[in-house]
Amino acid sequence: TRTSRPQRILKAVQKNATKGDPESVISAIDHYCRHKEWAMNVGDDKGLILDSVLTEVNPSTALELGTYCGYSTVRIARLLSPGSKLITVEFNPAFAAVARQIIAYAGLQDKITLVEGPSGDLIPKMKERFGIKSFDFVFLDHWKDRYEPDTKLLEDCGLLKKGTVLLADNVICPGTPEYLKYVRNSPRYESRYYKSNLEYSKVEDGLEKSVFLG
Ligand SMILES: O=C(NCCCCc1cc2cnccc2s1)c1cc(-c2ccc(F)cc2)cc(O)c1O
Ligand SMILES: [Mg+2]
Repeated sequence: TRTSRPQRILKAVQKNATKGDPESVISAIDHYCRHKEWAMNVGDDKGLILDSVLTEVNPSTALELGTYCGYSTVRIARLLSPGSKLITVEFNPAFAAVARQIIAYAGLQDKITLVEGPSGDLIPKMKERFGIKSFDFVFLDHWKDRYEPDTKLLEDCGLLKKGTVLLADNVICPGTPEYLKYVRNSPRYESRYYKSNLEYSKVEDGLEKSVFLG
């Protein structure tokens, strides 16, 4: 196929959503991915859990690992209070290019900094590059075998503080066994599993919410 799946998702947003209206961007992506072609967005079911955790935390500084088309980026940024910031990290330049356009279409570009590159290289540079003291909220949605090492890296770089909330996607499907073992056995985290289903599917998946205790 000539176009990529992210490019087709962008087309669906441009066709069916209203510029500057994040809710319509979210709905357009969900409709396309449910009825036309599946894509690895957090989706509308797990998205409601993401929304509720975000509303509870109300972060000033948030980090997302794994942007893809920007679906969860828009879901997160639309709920941030004025002056709050979201940094989102994407490895794949083609995905990042589409995400920038979807974020701009939603009108949320002023709240979001999209950074391209591998999380392992970028996390140690967060403080110096973006003047971040620590994150209030982290959404993990990138390579599933990077959740655990990157969480340890965030700790070692002093980017977590007492009360920081980590929310991890896909802890059942595709699964993040090492990460679950780490956060559930470490005395430094208080963890809870939110049962749901894989985006646009009946397969079980869920989100793990882990509060850093300092
Ligand atoms: O792989 C998934 N997400 C990660 C891809 C992003 C790669 C990156 C690495 C990297 C490194 N550093 C910085 C940024 C980044 S972004 C993923 C996969 C499924 C899935 C796929 C097939 C299936 F049958 C069932 C579920 C569902 C999901 O919700 C996912 O999120
Ligand atoms: Mg995911």
